[in-house]
Amino acid sequence: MSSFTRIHKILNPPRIPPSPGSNPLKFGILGAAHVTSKALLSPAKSHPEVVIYAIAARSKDRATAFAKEHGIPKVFGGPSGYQEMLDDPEIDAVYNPLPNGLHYEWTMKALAAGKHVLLEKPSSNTAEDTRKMFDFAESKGLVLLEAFHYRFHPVANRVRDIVQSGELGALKHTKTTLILSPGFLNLKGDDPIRYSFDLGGGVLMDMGCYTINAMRFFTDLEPTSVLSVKHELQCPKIDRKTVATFELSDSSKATIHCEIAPDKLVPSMPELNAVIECEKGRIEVFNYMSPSMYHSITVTNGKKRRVEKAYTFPDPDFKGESWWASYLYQLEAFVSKVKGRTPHTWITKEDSIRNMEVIESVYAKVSLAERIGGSTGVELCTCIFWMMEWVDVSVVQESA
Ligand SMILES: NC(=O)C1=CN([C@@H]2O[C@H](COP(=O)(O)OP(=O)(O)OC[C@H]3O[C@@H](n4cnc5c(N)ncnc54)[C@H](OP(=O)(O)O)[C@@H]3O)[C@@H](O)[C@H]2O)C=CC1
Ligand SMILES: O=C1OC[C@@H](O)[C@H](O)[C@H]1O
Repeated sequence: MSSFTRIHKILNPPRIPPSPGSNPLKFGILGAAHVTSKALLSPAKSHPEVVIYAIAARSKDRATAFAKEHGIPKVFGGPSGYQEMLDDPEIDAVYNPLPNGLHYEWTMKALAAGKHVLLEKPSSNTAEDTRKMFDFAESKGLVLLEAFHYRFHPVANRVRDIVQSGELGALKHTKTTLILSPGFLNLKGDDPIRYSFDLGGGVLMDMGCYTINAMRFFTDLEPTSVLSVKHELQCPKIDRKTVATFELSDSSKATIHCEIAPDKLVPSMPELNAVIECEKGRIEVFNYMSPSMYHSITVTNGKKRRVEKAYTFPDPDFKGESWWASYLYQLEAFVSKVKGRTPHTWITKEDSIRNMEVIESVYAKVSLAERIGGSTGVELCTCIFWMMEWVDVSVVQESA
Protein backbone atom coordinates (compact mmCIF):
# COMPACT_ATOMS: atom_id res chain seq x y z
CA MET A 1 0.00 0.00 0.00
CA SER A 2 1.37 3.44 -0.91
CA SER A 3 2.04 5.98 1.84
CA PHE A 4 -0.67 8.19 0.36
CA THR A 5 -3.32 5.44 0.52
CA ARG A 6 -2.21 4.44 4.02
CA ILE A 7 -2.46 7.97 5.38
CA HIS A 8 -5.77 8.54 3.60
CA LYS A 9 -7.18 5.41 5.24
CA ILE A 10 -5.84 6.40 8.65
CA LEU A 11 -7.60 9.76 8.34
CA ASN A 12 -10.75 8.17 6.89
CA PRO A 13 -10.94 4.75 8.51
CA PRO A 14 -13.33 2.45 6.66
CA ARG A 15 -16.59 1.74 8.45
CA ILE A 16 -16.87 -2.00 8.99
CA PRO A 17 -20.18 -2.75 10.69
CA PRO A 18 -20.63 -5.76 12.96
CA SER A 19 -21.30 -8.87 10.95
CA PRO A 20 -24.43 -10.87 11.77
CA GLY A 21 -23.82 -13.23 14.66
CA SER A 22 -20.50 -11.62 15.63
CA ASN A 23 -21.86 -10.71 19.07
CA PRO A 24 -20.05 -7.37 19.21
CA LEU A 25 -18.71 -5.91 22.42
CA LYS A 26 -20.87 -3.00 23.56
CA PHE A 27 -18.80 -0.15 24.99
CA GLY A 28 -19.80 2.57 27.42
CA ILE A 29 -17.55 5.62 27.77
CA LEU A 30 -16.85 7.45 31.03
CA GLY A 31 -16.59 11.19 30.37
CA ALA A 32 -16.53 13.16 27.15
CA ALA A 33 -12.73 13.30 27.06
CA HIS A 34 -10.70 14.65 24.15
CA VAL A 35 -8.69 11.47 23.72
CA THR A 36 -11.74 9.28 23.10
CA SER A 37 -12.13 10.20 19.49
CA LYS A 38 -8.73 8.91 18.39
CA ALA A 39 -8.31 6.19 21.02
CA LEU A 40 -11.68 4.47 20.76
CA LEU A 41 -14.24 6.01 18.40
CA SER A 42 -12.11 6.07 15.30
CA PRO A 43 -10.74 2.51 15.66
CA ALA A 44 -14.18 1.21 16.66
CA LYS A 45 -15.53 2.29 13.25
CA SER A 46 -13.30 -0.27 11.63
CA HIS A 47 -13.71 -3.05 14.16
CA PRO A 48 -16.54 -5.43 13.28
CA GLU A 49 -16.82 -6.71 16.84
CA VAL A 50 -17.21 -3.34 18.58
CA VAL A 51 -20.25 -1.15 19.07
CA ILE A 52 -20.07 2.18 20.86
CA TYR A 53 -23.28 2.05 22.80
CA ALA A 54 -23.23 4.74 25.52
CA ILE A 55 -21.54 7.91 26.77
CA ALA A 56 -21.78 9.34 30.28
CA ALA A 57 -20.70 12.85 31.19
CA ARG A 58 -21.06 14.97 34.28
CA SER A 59 -23.21 17.36 32.30
CA LYS A 60 -26.13 15.88 30.42
CA ASP A 61 -25.81 18.58 27.74
CA ARG A 62 -22.17 17.69 27.19
CA ALA A 63 -22.99 14.00 26.98
CA THR A 64 -25.82 14.69 24.53
CA ALA A 65 -23.64 16.87 22.32
CA PHE A 66 -20.88 14.26 22.34
CA ALA A 67 -23.37 11.49 21.51
CA LYS A 68 -24.83 13.51 18.67
CA GLU A 69 -21.43 14.34 17.21
CA HIS A 70 -20.32 10.72 17.28
CA GLY A 71 -23.58 8.88 16.69
CA ILE A 72 -23.71 7.21 20.11
CA PRO A 73 -27.23 5.91 20.87
CA LYS A 74 -27.41 6.05 24.66
CA VAL A 75 -26.66 9.05 26.90
CA PHE A 76 -26.16 9.30 30.65
CA GLY A 77 -25.60 12.65 32.36
CA GLY A 78 -25.70 14.49 35.63
CA PRO A 79 -24.13 13.72 38.99
CA SER A 80 -25.05 10.02 38.89
CA GLY A 81 -24.56 9.59 35.14
CA TYR A 82 -21.30 7.63 35.35
CA GLN A 83 -22.74 5.10 37.81
CA GLU A 84 -26.02 4.79 35.91
CA MET A 85 -24.08 3.91 32.79
CA LEU A 86 -22.06 1.29 34.66
CA ASP A 87 -25.32 -0.23 35.89
CA ASP A 88 -26.67 -0.63 32.36
CA PRO A 89 -26.75 -4.40 31.75
CA GLU A 90 -26.41 -3.90 27.97
CA ILE A 91 -22.81 -2.73 28.38
CA ASP A 92 -19.98 -5.29 28.19
CA ALA A 93 -16.92 -3.05 28.38
CA VAL A 94 -16.07 0.40 29.66
CA TYR A 95 -13.51 2.83 28.33
CA ASN A 96 -12.04 4.93 31.15
CA PRO A 97 -10.32 8.13 29.93
CA LEU A 98 -10.95 10.11 33.08
CA PRO A 99 -8.16 12.17 34.69
CA ASN A 100 -5.48 9.87 36.12
CA GLY A 101 -6.55 10.55 39.69
CA LEU A 102 -10.00 9.13 38.93
CA HIS A 103 -8.83 6.00 37.10
CA TYR A 104 -8.80 3.88 40.24
CA GLU A 105 -12.20 4.87 41.59
CA TRP A 106 -14.10 4.42 38.33
CA THR A 107 -12.25 1.33 37.20
CA MET A 108 -13.09 -0.33 40.50
CA LYS A 109 -16.73 0.72 40.08
CA ALA A 110 -16.82 -0.55 36.49
CA LEU A 111 -15.32 -3.88 37.53
CA ALA A 112 -17.78 -4.11 40.43
CA ALA A 113 -20.54 -3.68 37.85
CA GLY A 114 -19.11 -6.64 35.93
CA LYS A 115 -17.61 -4.72 33.00
CA HIS A 116 -14.32 -5.31 31.25
CA VAL A 117 -12.22 -2.12 31.28
CA LEU A 118 -9.99 -0.45 28.72
CA LEU A 119 -8.17 1.99 30.98
CA GLU A 120 -6.16 5.00 29.88
CA LYS A 121 -2.55 5.35 30.94
CA PRO A 122 -1.09 5.76 33.48
CA SER A 123 -3.20 3.10 35.12
CA SER A 124 -3.75 5.03 38.37
CA ASN A 125 -2.05 7.34 40.83
CA THR A 126 -0.01 4.64 42.59
CA ALA A 127 1.41 1.15 42.11
CA GLU A 128 -0.64 -0.03 45.05
CA ASP A 129 -3.92 1.10 43.46
CA THR A 130 -2.86 -0.53 40.21
CA ARG A 131 -2.30 -3.82 41.97
CA LYS A 132 -5.71 -3.56 43.64
CA MET A 133 -7.48 -2.93 40.33
CA PHE A 134 -5.82 -5.87 38.60
CA ASP A 135 -6.41 -8.17 41.59
CA PHE A 136 -10.07 -7.21 41.55
CA ALA A 137 -10.36 -7.75 37.80
CA GLU A 138 -8.75 -11.17 38.14
CA SER A 139 -11.06 -12.13 40.98
CA LYS A 140 -14.05 -11.22 38.82
CA GLY A 141 -12.71 -12.90 35.68
CA LEU A 142 -12.74 -9.57 33.83
CA VAL A 143 -10.29 -8.08 31.37
CA LEU A 144 -8.43 -4.93 32.41
CA LEU A 145 -5.92 -3.33 30.07
CA GLU A 146 -3.78 -0.23 30.51
CA ALA A 147 -4.02 1.52 27.16
CA PHE A 148 -0.36 1.88 26.18
CA HIS A 149 -1.46 1.85 22.54
CA TYR A 150 2.06 2.13 21.07
CA ARG A 151 2.88 -1.32 22.48
CA PHE A 152 0.34 -2.95 20.16
CA HIS A 153 1.80 -1.49 16.97
CA PRO A 154 4.35 -3.55 15.02
CA VAL A 155 7.03 -0.83 15.43
CA ALA A 156 7.50 -1.29 19.18
CA ASN A 157 7.60 -5.04 18.74
CA ARG A 158 10.10 -4.83 15.88
CA VAL A 159 12.42 -2.57 17.88
CA ARG A 160 12.33 -4.96 20.80
CA ASP A 161 13.00 -7.92 18.48
CA ILE A 162 16.08 -6.20 17.02
CA VAL A 163 17.45 -5.51 20.51
CA GLN A 164 16.69 -9.03 21.69
CA SER A 165 18.16 -10.67 18.56
CA GLY A 166 21.61 -9.71 19.81
CA GLU A 167 22.74 -8.56 16.35
CA LEU A 168 24.08 -5.34 17.88
CA GLY A 169 25.56 -6.96 20.96
CA ALA A 170 25.07 -5.90 24.56
CA LEU A 171 23.15 -2.78 25.48
CA LYS A 172 25.06 0.32 26.50
CA HIS A 173 22.55 3.13 26.73
CA THR A 174 18.87 3.59 25.95
CA LYS A 175 17.14 6.93 25.61
CA THR A 176 13.40 7.34 25.25
CA THR A 177 11.98 10.80 24.66
CA LEU A 178 8.52 12.31 24.52
CA ILE A 179 8.31 16.08 24.15
CA LEU A 180 5.05 17.69 23.13
CA SER A 181 3.77 21.22 23.27
CA PRO A 182 0.34 22.41 24.38
CA GLY A 183 -0.19 24.22 21.10
CA PHE A 184 0.69 21.19 19.03
CA LEU A 185 -1.68 19.05 21.06
CA ASN A 186 -4.40 21.66 21.37
CA LEU A 187 -4.31 20.85 25.06
CA LYS A 188 -5.47 24.15 26.46
CA GLY A 189 -8.95 23.94 27.83
CA ASP A 190 -11.02 24.23 30.96
CA ASP A 191 -10.02 20.79 32.27
CA PRO A 192 -6.39 21.31 33.35
CA ILE A 193 -5.97 17.70 34.37
CA ARG A 194 -2.27 17.56 33.60
CA TYR A 195 -1.42 20.21 36.17
CA SER A 196 -3.68 19.17 38.99
CA PHE A 197 -1.98 17.21 41.76
CA ASP A 198 -5.12 15.61 43.08
CA LEU A 199 -6.14 14.52 39.58
CA GLY A 200 -2.82 12.75 39.11
CA GLY A 201 -1.07 15.39 37.04
CA GLY A 202 2.58 16.01 36.24
CA VAL A 203 4.42 15.29 33.03
CA LEU A 204 6.06 12.13 34.37
CA MET A 205 2.59 10.71 34.92
CA ASP A 206 1.20 12.00 31.64
CA MET A 207 4.03 11.40 29.17
CA GLY A 208 6.82 9.99 31.28
CA CYS A 209 4.77 6.85 31.73
CA TYR A 210 5.36 6.15 28.01
CA THR A 211 9.09 6.87 28.15
CA ILE A 212 9.48 4.55 31.15
CA ASN A 213 7.34 1.91 29.52
CA ALA A 214 9.29 2.08 26.26
CA MET A 215 12.62 1.94 28.09
CA ARG A 216 11.48 -1.22 29.88
CA PHE A 217 9.81 -2.75 26.82
CA PHE A 218 12.57 -2.18 24.24
CA THR A 219 15.29 -3.48 26.55
CA ASP A 220 13.22 -6.14 28.32
CA LEU A 221 15.04 -4.97 31.47
CA GLU A 222 14.01 -3.30 34.69
CA PRO A 223 15.73 -0.36 36.36
CA THR A 224 17.66 -1.37 39.45
CA SER A 225 18.29 2.21 40.55
CA VAL A 226 17.44 5.78 39.70
CA LEU A 227 20.79 7.52 39.18
CA SER A 228 19.63 11.10 38.71
CA VAL A 229 16.51 13.15 38.20
CA LYS A 230 16.08 16.67 36.92
CA HIS A 231 12.66 18.27 37.04
CA GLU A 232 11.33 21.61 36.02
CA LEU A 233 8.23 22.36 38.02
CA GLN A 234 5.24 24.23 36.67
CA CYS A 235 3.82 24.68 40.14
CA PRO A 236 4.48 22.97 43.47
CA LYS A 237 4.63 19.18 43.11
CA ILE A 238 3.79 19.35 39.40
CA ASP A 239 6.59 18.73 36.91
CA ARG A 240 6.40 19.96 33.35
CA LYS A 241 9.78 18.47 32.39
CA THR A 242 11.56 15.45 33.80
CA VAL A 243 14.86 13.93 32.75
CA ALA A 244 15.90 10.84 34.69
CA THR A 245 18.71 8.33 34.36
CA PHE A 246 18.63 4.72 35.49
CA GLU A 247 20.85 1.73 35.86
CA LEU A 248 19.18 -1.30 34.30
CA SER A 249 19.46 -4.88 35.49
CA ASP A 250 22.24 -5.71 32.98
CA SER A 251 24.24 -2.68 34.26
CA SER A 252 23.57 -0.66 31.10
CA LYS A 253 22.24 2.87 31.55
CA ALA A 254 19.05 4.51 30.38
CA THR A 255 17.65 8.03 30.17
CA ILE A 256 14.08 9.20 29.88
CA HIS A 257 13.09 12.72 28.87
CA CYS A 258 9.47 13.83 29.02
CA GLU A 259 8.36 17.39 28.64
CA ILE A 260 5.41 19.58 27.90
CA ALA A 261 7.46 22.10 25.98
CA PRO A 262 6.46 25.75 26.00
CA ASP A 263 5.21 27.04 22.67
CA LYS A 264 7.05 30.00 21.24
CA LEU A 265 5.54 31.90 18.33
CA VAL A 266 4.40 28.65 16.76
CA PRO A 267 3.88 25.26 18.42
CA SER A 268 7.17 23.42 19.03
CA MET A 269 7.73 20.28 16.99
CA PRO A 270 7.12 17.07 18.92
CA GLU A 271 9.88 14.60 19.71
CA LEU A 272 8.80 11.00 20.09
CA ASN A 273 12.02 9.15 19.56
CA ALA A 274 14.18 6.42 21.03
CA VAL A 275 17.91 5.77 20.63
CA ILE A 276 19.32 2.44 21.74
CA GLU A 277 23.09 2.21 21.77
CA CYS A 278 24.71 -1.21 21.83
CA GLU A 279 28.28 -2.47 21.68
CA LYS A 280 28.24 -3.01 17.91
CA GLY A 281 25.88 -0.27 16.78
CA ARG A 282 22.69 1.62 17.44
CA ILE A 283 18.97 1.76 16.72
CA GLU A 284 17.29 5.10 16.19
CA VAL A 285 13.52 5.03 16.26
CA PHE A 286 11.74 8.03 14.83
CA ASN A 287 8.20 8.18 16.24
CA TYR A 288 7.70 5.06 18.32
CA MET A 289 4.61 6.70 19.85
CA SER A 290 2.27 7.31 16.91
CA PRO A 291 3.92 5.27 14.21
CA SER A 292 1.01 4.57 11.89
CA MET A 293 1.33 7.85 9.96
CA TYR A 294 5.08 7.67 9.60
CA HIS A 295 8.05 6.19 11.41
CA SER A 296 11.53 4.88 10.76
CA ILE A 297 13.79 2.40 12.51
CA THR A 298 17.39 3.10 11.53
CA VAL A 299 19.80 0.33 12.43
CA THR A 300 23.51 1.05 12.27
CA ASN A 301 25.71 -2.01 12.64
CA GLY A 302 29.36 -1.12 12.25
CA LYS A 303 29.57 0.50 8.82
CA LYS A 304 26.27 -0.93 7.65
CA ARG A 305 23.10 1.08 7.93
CA ARG A 306 19.53 0.07 7.10
CA VAL A 307 16.15 1.74 7.54
CA GLU A 308 13.21 -0.44 8.42
CA LYS A 309 9.48 0.22 8.50
CA ALA A 310 7.01 -1.93 10.37
CA TYR A 311 3.39 -1.16 9.56
CA THR A 312 2.27 -4.78 9.85
CA PHE A 313 3.36 -7.84 11.81
CA PRO A 314 5.35 -10.52 9.98
CA ASP A 315 2.89 -13.19 11.13
CA PRO A 316 0.65 -13.84 8.07
CA ASP A 317 -2.09 -15.21 10.34
CA PHE A 318 -2.51 -11.91 12.11
CA LYS A 319 -5.03 -9.71 10.37
CA GLY A 320 -3.55 -6.25 11.08
CA GLU A 321 -3.24 -3.96 8.08
CA SER A 322 -0.70 -1.26 7.29
CA TRP A 323 -3.23 1.57 7.80
CA TRP A 324 -4.16 0.39 11.29
CA ALA A 325 -3.41 2.99 13.93
CA SER A 326 -1.85 1.81 17.18
CA TYR A 327 -5.30 2.33 18.74
CA LEU A 328 -6.91 -0.15 16.35
CA TYR A 329 -4.19 -2.73 17.04
CA GLN A 330 -4.87 -2.15 20.73
CA LEU A 331 -8.64 -2.47 20.34
CA GLU A 332 -8.21 -5.72 18.44
CA ALA A 333 -6.07 -7.12 21.28
CA PHE A 334 -8.64 -6.03 23.89
CA VAL A 335 -11.54 -7.60 21.99
CA SER A 336 -9.56 -10.80 21.42
CA LYS A 337 -8.79 -11.09 25.11
CA VAL A 338 -12.43 -10.57 26.11
CA LYS A 339 -13.54 -13.12 23.54
CA GLY A 340 -11.05 -15.69 24.78
CA ARG A 341 -8.75 -15.53 21.75
CA THR A 342 -5.00 -15.03 22.14
CA PRO A 343 -4.14 -11.39 21.44
CA HIS A 344 -1.07 -10.73 19.31
CA THR A 345 0.36 -8.56 22.12
CA TRP A 346 -0.64 -7.96 25.69
CA ILE A 347 0.32 -5.83 28.69
CA THR A 348 0.25 -7.81 31.88
CA LYS A 349 -0.79 -6.85 35.37
CA GLU A 350 2.83 -7.10 36.55
CA ASP A 351 3.96 -4.82 33.74
CA SER A 352 1.43 -2.13 34.65
CA ILE A 353 2.29 -2.32 38.35
CA ARG A 354 6.00 -2.18 37.61
CA ASN A 355 5.57 0.90 35.41
CA MET A 356 3.87 2.74 38.27
CA GLU A 357 6.62 1.64 40.67
CA VAL A 358 9.24 3.18 38.41
CA ILE A 359 7.25 6.44 38.16
CA GLU A 360 7.06 6.51 41.95
CA SER A 361 10.79 5.85 42.28
CA VAL A 362 11.58 8.87 40.09
CA TYR A 363 9.33 11.19 42.07
CA ALA A 364 10.77 9.80 45.33
CA LYS A 365 14.33 10.56 44.20
CA VAL A 366 13.62 14.30 44.27
CA SER A 367 11.20 14.08 47.18
CA LEU A 368 8.26 15.03 45.02
CA ALA A 369 5.13 13.82 46.71
CA GLU A 370 3.66 10.55 45.62
CA ARG A 371 0.26 11.03 44.02
CA ILE A 372 -2.59 10.25 46.36
CA GLY A 373 -3.97 6.76 46.07
CA GLY A 374 -7.52 5.49 46.47
CA SER A 375 -10.48 7.69 45.69
CA THR A 376 -10.06 10.28 48.37
CA GLY A 377 -7.42 12.63 47.01
CA VAL A 378 -8.51 16.00 48.35
CA GLU A 379 -5.48 18.22 48.12
CA LEU A 380 -6.06 20.94 45.61
CA CYS A 381 -3.11 22.08 43.56
CA THR A 382 -4.60 23.08 40.26
CA CYS A 383 -2.08 25.02 38.32
CA ILE A 384 -3.65 28.20 37.10
CA PHE A 385 -0.79 28.86 34.70
CA TRP A 386 -2.19 26.22 32.39
CA MET A 387 -5.20 28.36 31.64
CA MET A 388 -3.21 31.56 31.20
CA GLU A 389 -0.59 32.47 28.66
CA TRP A 390 2.41 30.23 29.23
CA VAL A 391 4.40 31.86 32.02
CA ASP A 392 7.84 30.55 32.72
CA VAL A 393 7.79 29.81 36.42
CA SER A 394 10.22 26.93 36.19
CA VAL A 395 11.75 25.69 39.36
CA VAL A 396 14.61 23.39 38.67
CA GLN A 397 14.94 20.57 41.11
CA GLU A 398 17.83 18.22 40.73
CA SER A 399 19.16 15.12 42.33
CA ALA A 400 22.18 13.08 41.31
N1 LIG B 1 -3.78 7.13 24.78
C1 LIG B 1 -3.54 8.36 24.40
O1 LIG B 1 -3.06 8.61 23.31
C2 LIG B 1 -3.89 9.48 25.31
C3 LIG B 1 -4.29 9.21 26.60
N2 LIG B 1 -4.67 10.23 27.42
C4 LIG B 1 -5.15 9.86 28.77
O2 LIG B 1 -6.58 9.95 28.73
C5 LIG B 1 -7.07 10.54 29.92
C6 LIG B 1 -7.87 11.78 29.55
O3 LIG B 1 -7.08 12.70 28.90
P1 LIG B 1 -7.76 13.88 28.00
O4 LIG B 1 -8.65 13.28 26.99
O5 LIG B 1 -6.68 14.74 27.52
O6 LIG B 1 -8.60 14.61 29.13
P2 LIG B 1 -9.85 15.58 29.07
O7 LIG B 1 -9.59 16.67 30.03
O8 LIG B 1 -10.21 15.91 27.68
O9 LIG B 1 -11.02 14.64 29.61
C7 LIG B 1 -11.08 14.15 30.88
C8 LIG B 1 -12.56 13.85 31.19
O10 LIG B 1 -12.63 13.51 32.55
C9 LIG B 1 -13.89 13.89 33.06
N3 LIG B 1 -13.76 14.37 34.43
C10 LIG B 1 -14.38 13.81 35.49
N4 LIG B 1 -14.05 14.45 36.61
C11 LIG B 1 -13.22 15.43 36.27
C12 LIG B 1 -12.57 16.47 37.00
N5 LIG B 1 -12.71 16.59 38.33
N6 LIG B 1 -11.80 17.31 36.32
C13 LIG B 1 -11.65 17.20 34.99
N7 LIG B 1 -12.24 16.24 34.24
C14 LIG B 1 -13.03 15.38 34.87
C15 LIG B 1 -14.46 14.92 32.12
O11 LIG B 1 -15.62 14.30 31.70
P3 LIG B 1 -17.07 14.94 31.60
O12 LIG B 1 -17.23 14.99 30.15
O13 LIG B 1 -17.90 13.95 32.31
O14 LIG B 1 -17.07 16.29 32.24
C16 LIG B 1 -13.48 15.04 30.98
O15 LIG B 1 -14.13 14.92 29.75
C17 LIG B 1 -5.86 10.75 30.80
O16 LIG B 1 -5.72 9.65 31.64
C18 LIG B 1 -4.68 10.81 29.84
O17 LIG B 1 -3.47 10.36 30.42
C19 LIG B 1 -4.71 11.51 27.00
C20 LIG B 1 -4.32 11.85 25.73
C21 LIG B 1 -3.83 10.86 24.79
O1 LIG C 1 -1.24 9.94 26.30
C1 LIG C 1 -0.86 11.03 25.93
O2 LIG C 1 -0.42 11.13 24.67
C2 LIG C 1 0.30 12.27 24.31
C3 LIG C 1 -0.27 13.53 24.86
O3 LIG C 1 -1.37 13.87 24.05
C4 LIG C 1 -0.88 13.48 26.19
O4 LIG C 1 -0.56 14.56 26.98
C5 LIG C 1 -0.85 12.18 26.85
O5 LIG C 1 -1.88 12.17 27.83
